[in-house]
Amino acid sequence: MSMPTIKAVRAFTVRGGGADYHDQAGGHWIDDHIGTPMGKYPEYRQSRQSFGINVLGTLVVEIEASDGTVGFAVTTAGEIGAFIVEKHLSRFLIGRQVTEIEKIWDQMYFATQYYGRKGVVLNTISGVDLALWDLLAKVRKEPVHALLGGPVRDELQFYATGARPDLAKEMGFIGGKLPLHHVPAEGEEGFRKNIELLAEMRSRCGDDFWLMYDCWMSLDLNYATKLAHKAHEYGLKWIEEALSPDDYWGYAELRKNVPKGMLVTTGEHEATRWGFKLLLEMGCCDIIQPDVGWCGGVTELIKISALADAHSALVVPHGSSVYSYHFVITRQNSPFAEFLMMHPVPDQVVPMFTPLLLDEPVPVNGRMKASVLDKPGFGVRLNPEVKLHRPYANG
Ligand SMILES: C[C@H](O)[C@H](O)[C@@H](O)[C@@H](O)C(=O)O
Ligand SMILES: [Mg+2]
Repeated sequence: MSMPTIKAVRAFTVRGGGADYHDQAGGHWIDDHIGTPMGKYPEYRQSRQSFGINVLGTLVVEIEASDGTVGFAVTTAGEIGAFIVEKHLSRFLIGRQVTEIEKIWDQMYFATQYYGRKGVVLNTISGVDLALWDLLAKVRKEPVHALLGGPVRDELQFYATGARPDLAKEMGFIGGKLPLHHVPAEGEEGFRKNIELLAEMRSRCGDDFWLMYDCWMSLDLNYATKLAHKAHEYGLKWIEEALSPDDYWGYAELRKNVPKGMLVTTGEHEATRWGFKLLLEMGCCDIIQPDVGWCGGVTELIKISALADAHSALVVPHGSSVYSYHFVITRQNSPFAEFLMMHPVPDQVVPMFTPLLLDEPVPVNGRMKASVLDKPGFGVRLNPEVKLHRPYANG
């Protein structure tokens, strides 16, 4: 059965929210004195934008087939990503059948291995891969989840990431993940404030609501161990991304150090089956959290998820909107999903990639019926109000 071929690949950039969700206006919870590896420098503590967390911006990849169908996806890669797509990766797509997703992924990865392997190159490969899955599913007039084996449950349930777990509980989420605000360089006072915030949220949320801390790579092993033990008194469910993504050895130690019953999670800044193989085989964590827009796309997440399943590890992808929902709904070892609260407070649910996408589904009362995802592709459209820029229009 002959399938349409790829006739055009276009890469656009856009600023202000969207897939680079750290790229927000001032006063947003997501940029309010959150702990990071740059926190050792006082001048970079108040705002992550001050050290450049939002420099990349959003990459939009559009792939047009010979029958006129257009698949697209969005991720965090901006102009660098647009360069890689138009100057390097497009040669592995033009003229290919829309079904050649596995072969295209292999060529994109190994052709960029000399300068890629992780980071913005894998973000870019992920963006192309997601657009290919969107295109193929649209050609087949099916949702992406149907191409992945179909739903294993009737609905998704979500925990919420944001500054107000107490409000997330009222909105029906199963848990709330707080950003950690203070790093080791802020000493005992910072440590005390970290615990005080957790204690306050525990008192507001009651004993059964999941509370987690996201440490965004900002701690050392000793501090993370101390934090885990003190936070255990307030029922911390997991300690997330406490150490540098390169410190596999530290994570393996931390997992032995934390109190029984507390989970260690990481992975949003890890990429490919090889990176997650290291995390899993070194016993670094109980839950891996690949971002499907950063780890290699759906094609690679299928491999990563199978590896995790074989290690009895859960896969709870880092918030990436529809791109993770279509995956999570099809996997037994992905029992729940993350919803990143993008409202500035946050006291209401808004689409994660707002304002970039139309028809982007959001949890209602902390849940999302599988049927909500039953639209061709990933089921979203680009918002025509959002002006896109194509920096390498002439390839
Ligand atoms: C809330 C965290 O600091 C990050 O901003 C978030 O992107 C990520 O780490 C997460 O797990 O949602
Ligand atoms: Mg995180």
